[in-house]
Amino acid sequence: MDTSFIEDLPKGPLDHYRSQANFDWKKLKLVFEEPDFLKVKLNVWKTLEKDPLFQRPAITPTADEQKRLTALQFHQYCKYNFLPPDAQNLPYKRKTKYMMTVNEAIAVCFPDVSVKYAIGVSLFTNTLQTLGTERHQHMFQAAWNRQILSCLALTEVAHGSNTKQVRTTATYDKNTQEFVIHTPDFEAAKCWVGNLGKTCTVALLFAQLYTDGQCHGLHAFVVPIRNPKTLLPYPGIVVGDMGEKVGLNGIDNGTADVTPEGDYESSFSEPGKILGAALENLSTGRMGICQESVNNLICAVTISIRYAAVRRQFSDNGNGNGNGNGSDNHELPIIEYQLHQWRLFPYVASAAVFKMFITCLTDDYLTAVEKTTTSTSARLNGLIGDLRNINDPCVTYEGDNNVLIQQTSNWLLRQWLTLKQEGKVNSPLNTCTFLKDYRVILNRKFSANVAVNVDYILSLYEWLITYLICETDKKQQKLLDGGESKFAARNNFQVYRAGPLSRIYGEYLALRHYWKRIHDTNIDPNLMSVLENLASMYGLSSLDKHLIYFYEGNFASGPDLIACVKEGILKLCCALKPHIVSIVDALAPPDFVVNSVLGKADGKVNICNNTVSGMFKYKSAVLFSFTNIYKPNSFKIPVECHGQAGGTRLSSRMLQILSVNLNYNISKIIIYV
Ligand SMILES: Cc1cc2nc3c(=O)[nH]c(=O)nc-3n(C[C@H](O)[C@H](O)[C@H](O)COP(=O)(O)OP(=O)(O)OC[C@H]3O[C@@H](n4cnc5c(N)ncnc54)[C@H](O)[C@@H]3O)c2cc1C
Repeated sequence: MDTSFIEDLPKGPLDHYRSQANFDWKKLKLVFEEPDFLKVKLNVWKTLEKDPLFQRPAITPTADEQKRLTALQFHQYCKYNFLPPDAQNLPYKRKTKYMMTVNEAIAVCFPDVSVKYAIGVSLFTNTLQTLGTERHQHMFQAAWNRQILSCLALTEVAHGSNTKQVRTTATYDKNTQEFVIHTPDFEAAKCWVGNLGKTCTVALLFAQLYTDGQCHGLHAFVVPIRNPKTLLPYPGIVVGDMGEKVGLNGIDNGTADVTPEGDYESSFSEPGKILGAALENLSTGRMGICQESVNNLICAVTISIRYAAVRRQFSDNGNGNGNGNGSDNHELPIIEYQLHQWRLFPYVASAAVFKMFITCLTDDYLTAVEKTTTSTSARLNGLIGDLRNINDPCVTYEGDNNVLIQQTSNWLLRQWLTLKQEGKVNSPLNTCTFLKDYRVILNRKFSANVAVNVDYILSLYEWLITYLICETDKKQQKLLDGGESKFAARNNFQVYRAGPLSRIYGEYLALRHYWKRIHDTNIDPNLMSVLENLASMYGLSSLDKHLIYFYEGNFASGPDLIACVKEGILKLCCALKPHIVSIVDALAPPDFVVNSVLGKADGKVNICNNTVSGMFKYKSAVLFSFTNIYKPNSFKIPVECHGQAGGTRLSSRMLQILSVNLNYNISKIIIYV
């Protein structure tokens, strides 16, 4: 295995833990990442790191400035054309994987640019490819050449999840051979539409198609929005930005209205094409959203684990209260505390399992599409809070997660019905073929003597899924027998039945794919033990949240199952501790991407040593509150301090804030605690 293209990590305080790992982190990295695709990502990151346009500002710019920067970065990013030269000639699946890889690389460090590109170029051109005709070819090229920028205008003020009820209309006028787009009232105004607020020139707009007074349902239309030269909206279109959001402020999410007087000519449409085909294009985007979520999780665990390995608190002085002398550096890194391991390690395991799962799922998805498609061609300061804000839209756009997962339980219930009526399961990817053995599975009981390995954990999941399908079905019957409509019944079995069923099925799939991939791939035997421990940690810590169902369904009674799961997790904390820093090294992107003072690969949290007087031992971010009371030549900063006498800790972020806000070169700081 050639790992030579992966750079060594810088030396530093993390070496203490790195030396404890019994495997080569670079080899583990190549279990998580295919070398060809990793090389593409590394090239993207190296290039952006050198480009002044992609340097993170020290303080958060205004929302408008973020939009301006994102627009500039978007154009620059397109110019780079990061795809390998021969990518366009590759078969559909390989080519799409390259495109998704480039998007993944930009999304993890500049999510706004990725979103702008995804909806402004990718989604638009994909839809033209599947639904368009020859007449659309010039638009296809124009989008690739950045002469036009698109948006996907589906959501309206009154309808998001319930897309079939959107009320914008497109009425065909035979005389002029035009489609007249019309927003009947404010509730039908398009909203949340990325790129619509300020920048897009065309919209891929969804509207109810009317011909001869008859409605044909929702169809996609290419609608000119703005003059590409002036960026002024065309007459009849009222459009504006929705204002500042929690995250993704580089994207101009807009609302738009079209008045009856402002009827305008839409360039193209294909009456008769169905909504499903248009929305199918969202699926690749949803794969991208899953990738983004995993990468956000990876950045979060990178920061937390690296910091936990260098941050020291308390030491054993023999009297049990942990108040040893901090100055002798015998305080323990917080990663040594079981509680902290238990809080963090399951997330590292999730990151590893989901990283691999998404790769498998993307492969399966692209294989399926390839069969049916003929192709025509610190973050600011890198803090966990920023990651959370960036991740937030991932559970909403392209479908709210609570609504989307109902499709999963609906599908599983349909399998159950077919099984009971026809004795078969229609599961193309074999994800629930096990249901055929439902009688045997439901008769299983927990035995305390069993070895709790990954195969056993998967069998626990199979029992749990079978039990919950069965119970959801029973609950549905009960509600229907009680006189509820099918719609009402479905709404009333979500909380403790269908909802958990979908999530648990998702966890099972993630673990199963991960486990299968490890066994199907030729993996270095030295890596097997750590990969297995990650799988067990993910499985047990997830099952820990569902234990109640095993008791409710009489799979277990007494304390043995609980003990087995909980003690298993604690043993895994202990087993993973020596390796966890190297596991994170294998998952983590470079520092430029993680962009965090706490999560740097060299483990040197203290980056401001030279600028501050010697009284500071090292720094930590986010622990202090302070006010800017200062006199010339010295600052007096009341600090809420969690350190001990004789030394205090100050974050580099605070220093940044101080120097920027007060426009002052910091050479000496007196801290009052
Ligand atoms: C950052 C961002 C960018 C976006 N970009 C675009 C874009 O470019 N183009 C576009 O067309 N749209 C876009 N959207 C809109 C997005 O697709 C919708 O927000 C999403 O589909 C949810 O619709 P909604 O906001 O109307 O929520 P609603 O459907 O009103 O849901 C509100 C809440 O009710 C719950 N809920 C709804 N129905 C049910 C049910 N049956 N059972 C239980 N709970 C339910 C949901 O879980 C949710 O918590 C974007 C949204 C965001 C946040």
